[in-house]
Amino acid sequence: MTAPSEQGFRSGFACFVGRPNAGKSTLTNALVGTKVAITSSKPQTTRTVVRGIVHRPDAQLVLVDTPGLHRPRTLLGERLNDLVTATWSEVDVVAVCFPADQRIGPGDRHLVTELAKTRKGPRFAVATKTDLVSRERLVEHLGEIAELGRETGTDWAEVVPVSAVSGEQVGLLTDLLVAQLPEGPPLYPDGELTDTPEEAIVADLIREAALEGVRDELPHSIAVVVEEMGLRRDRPEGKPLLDVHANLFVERQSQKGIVIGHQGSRLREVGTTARRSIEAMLGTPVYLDLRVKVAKDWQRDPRQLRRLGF
Ligand SMILES: Nc1nc2c(ncn2[C@@H]2O[C@H](COP(=O)(O)OP(=O)(O)OP(=O)(O)O)[C@@H](O)[C@H]2O)c(=O)[nH]1
Repeated sequence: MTAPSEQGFRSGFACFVGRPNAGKSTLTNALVGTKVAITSSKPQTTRTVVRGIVHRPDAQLVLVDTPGLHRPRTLLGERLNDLVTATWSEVDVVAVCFPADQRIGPGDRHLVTELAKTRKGPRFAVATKTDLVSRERLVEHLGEIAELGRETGTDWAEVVPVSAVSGEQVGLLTDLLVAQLPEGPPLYPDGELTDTPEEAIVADLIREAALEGVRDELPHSIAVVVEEMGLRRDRPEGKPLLDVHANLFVERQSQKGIVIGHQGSRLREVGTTARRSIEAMLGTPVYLDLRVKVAKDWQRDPRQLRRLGF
């Protein structure tokens, strides 16, 4: 028998999907209220499944953030797509994000069609970034979303316009997602924001810093592995220091030069940026030891992929 306080409590999983840059990570952060997923102004940088957890007196909503779906050209691409479709079938609700400042395109159509094949359960349409557009454009956008639903045989359980930046309708979206969850006890301890190991979050923060300002195809060629992380011993009382030793892998020697920069200037900047965001995230001063290594063609090599955590 459940305790009276647990009666009516709901818990479960939701997943945001959508084309690259649709605003999924930002929305996850807005719902959870802290930065857990990695956002970037460049597409397809969300690689790890990062969960944010919304704790409420009546519910616990676990948000799963997946990579974007794309045509696989490498083994890594295939693995990522498998991860996406597996997640779709496991969660309680899938919410497709359509950025209001972009027209619905072939990528969206492909995604919703694939989703219709793998999932029969509730699907939401979320019109994201509503702060960027006029009311007229938003109405048009909602019309396109409805049309896409008809075309693909998708019966949207809800269509919700939101802005993760202004916060408009974020609360409503949470309510509607929670309403789709089954009754059940909390899945995670109270106060836990994410179950992603800290190492993975730290690796993502370093990767995010390394991607800043790199304009070419490099995003797909960088992987970060935290080799060792721990509080330094023998520190004075109240002055903790977290040691982080991480390797940044690129695929080719030429890319190493890009990441390191002239006389190491770029790598120093990456290190400083990454260190600051790790400190902000974990609330502890950090010593970051960052090394750049070449793992030749790691995207195509199953052994390397495993070693890099894929
Ligand atoms: N103005 C505005 N910008 C937004 C909003 N949500 C996201 N953005 C911006 O849109 C860009 C992409 O957002 P992300 O959250 O990284 O998008 P994503 O869908 O997770 O992207 P991938 O990781 O590439 O799949 C970032 O520059 C965000 O700051 C919003 O509600 N309003």
